[in-house]
Amino acid sequence: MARRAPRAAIDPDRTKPWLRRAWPLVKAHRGLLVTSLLLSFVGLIVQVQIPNLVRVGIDRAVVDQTARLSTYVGWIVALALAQGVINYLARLYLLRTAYEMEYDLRNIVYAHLARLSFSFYDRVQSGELMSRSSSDIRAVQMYLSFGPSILVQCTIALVAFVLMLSINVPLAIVAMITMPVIGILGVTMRKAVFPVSWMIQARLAELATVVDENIQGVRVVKAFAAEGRQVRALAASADRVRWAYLQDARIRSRWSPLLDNLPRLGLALVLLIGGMMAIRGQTTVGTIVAFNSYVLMLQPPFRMLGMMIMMGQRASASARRIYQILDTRSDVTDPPQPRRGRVRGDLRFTGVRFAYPDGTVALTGLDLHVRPGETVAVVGATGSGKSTLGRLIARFYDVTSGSITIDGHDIRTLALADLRDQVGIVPDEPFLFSLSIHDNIAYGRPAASRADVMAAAQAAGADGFVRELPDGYDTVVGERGYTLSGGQRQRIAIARALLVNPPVLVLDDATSAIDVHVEQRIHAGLRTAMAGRTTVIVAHRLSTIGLADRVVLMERGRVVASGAHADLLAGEPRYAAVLAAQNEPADGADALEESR
Ligand SMILES: Nc1ncnc2c1ncn2[C@@H]1O[C@H](COP(=O)(O)OP(=O)(O)OP(=O)(O)O)[C@@H](O)[C@H]1O
Repeated sequence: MARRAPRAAIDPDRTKPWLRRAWPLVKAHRGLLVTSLLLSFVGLIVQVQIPNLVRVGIDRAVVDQTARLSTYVGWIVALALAQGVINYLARLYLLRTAYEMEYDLRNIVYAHLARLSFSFYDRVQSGELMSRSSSDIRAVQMYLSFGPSILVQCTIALVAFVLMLSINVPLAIVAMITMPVIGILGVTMRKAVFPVSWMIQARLAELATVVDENIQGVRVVKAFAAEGRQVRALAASADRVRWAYLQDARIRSRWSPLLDNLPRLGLALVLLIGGMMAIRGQTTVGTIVAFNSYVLMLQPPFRMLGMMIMMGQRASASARRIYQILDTRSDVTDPPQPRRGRVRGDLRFTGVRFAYPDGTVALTGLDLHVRPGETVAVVGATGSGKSTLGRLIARFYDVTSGSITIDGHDIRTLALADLRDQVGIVPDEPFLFSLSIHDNIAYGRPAASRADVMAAAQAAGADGFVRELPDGYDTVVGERGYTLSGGQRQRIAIARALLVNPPVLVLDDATSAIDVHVEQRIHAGLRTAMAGRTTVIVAHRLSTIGLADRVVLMERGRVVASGAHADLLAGEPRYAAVLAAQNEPADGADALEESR
């Protein structure tokens, strides 16, 4: 089925109250909503007539025996049927409105999330985000759709009251007397429950985060045999949820009997007053029976009044959290008049300083020029800013000061989609989707032919192992590609980047998880793939450095030396020291010994 675009957007004016901001969404579906409300109004009018018919039926056909009983029974059955049909339609339309609005809101939120930059995702927890995007959206939807419906049901109480007044004024007042009390009690109960239900939501989100991390991090958990510790953390979080639910149950069970029994008090009052009046001949038996029905019929809307207030509070808080996401502007955006077209790949960093949103300074005045088609290996101690340099080329983040240009144009003046199309990135931990190998490689060019996909895989040294998989290129990799080895995942990621044929290629540690023999094969492929591209390789191994025309050494966020590997090795002691630290396994072992 074709995807329907959201019918409306949330009003961007932050000064407006939440409901006003959500109003375009309600307006977009007003046809369906108003139809459903009208139908439910008509249904309730019909419903209100039934006790009245019972009254007349009893009085005339049973007591006075001046009319035929079957006439009234027939009418009641007919009205009940009509009410059934009307209620069916009203409910169907209301639920449709609800889910259509939920669909819109979901799409608005997801589309916005997809546009947000890396700095946003650095800040938020994915578990919390998942909970926000499900329960908060649901809370807003419920209020927007069911709120008006509850209001309609409450107005019908007024209609019924007028009808009762027309039958018997004192008895009508007696029948209605408990309703405001029920309303007030309902609201008071909800007010007492609200903070607890709020706590429940927060604790459920917290639990979701723990579960999410447990599942995402299951390999680390198992590697450290920390299952017990994780289960205890989960149990502690689950216990907090349970405690909150128990508080909720305690408050509800205190109030519910009161709320349940008030209508019975109403029934007793109607019987008492109505009975006395009937004995004196001031009213009929039918009236007492009818008013009994009214008392029972009118009580639920008054009870729901409290629920509506709570739904409103919850929706308002949920909407505020959703708006917080929607009001977050991506700090990496398209320029007003983006420059388009293919670049040659002349890459230049001039005085680039960069700090992550949390304040960590990663680059401190980096200068670097990579000529079109040149391959530069970036070497440096851990934390020196190598990966950051790669991320800035594709504008995952924008520089704090200084500039990055391609072919002399600041990358912030290029269309973002064009830039990302032309800068291929292979991250150190590539992410694969639960799709076939073909679809994973073709992610950047979904229409690519099998031949193109295979050519890219060959260049990345992936073709061989892919052919050996049970379904070849159609093999679906498990979630995140965990059914493949680390080296295999990296080769798929390299193929994915190459398929787009980007003039600029950034390989971050791309071959670190591949064994030496395989690496040689990949390097042969990579040499061909890199030909004619500007390539920046974050290199950890000597062998990777061998692929480069030139090596630059980074230290504390800037380039401190640049030249051919042999020259640097001979003339730059810091370079030799970094390589020694990275390529001597004994170092790691020593450090391990020392830390014991
Ligand atoms: N998303 C982030 N948010 C905040 N700080 C970050 C983030 N990513 C990296 N950093 C910090 O920025 C600095 C540079 O990190 P970067 O990953 O660029 O170093 P690197 O040279 O690639 O290190 P390695 O060789 O260990 O991968 C480090 O101090 C790091 O802690």
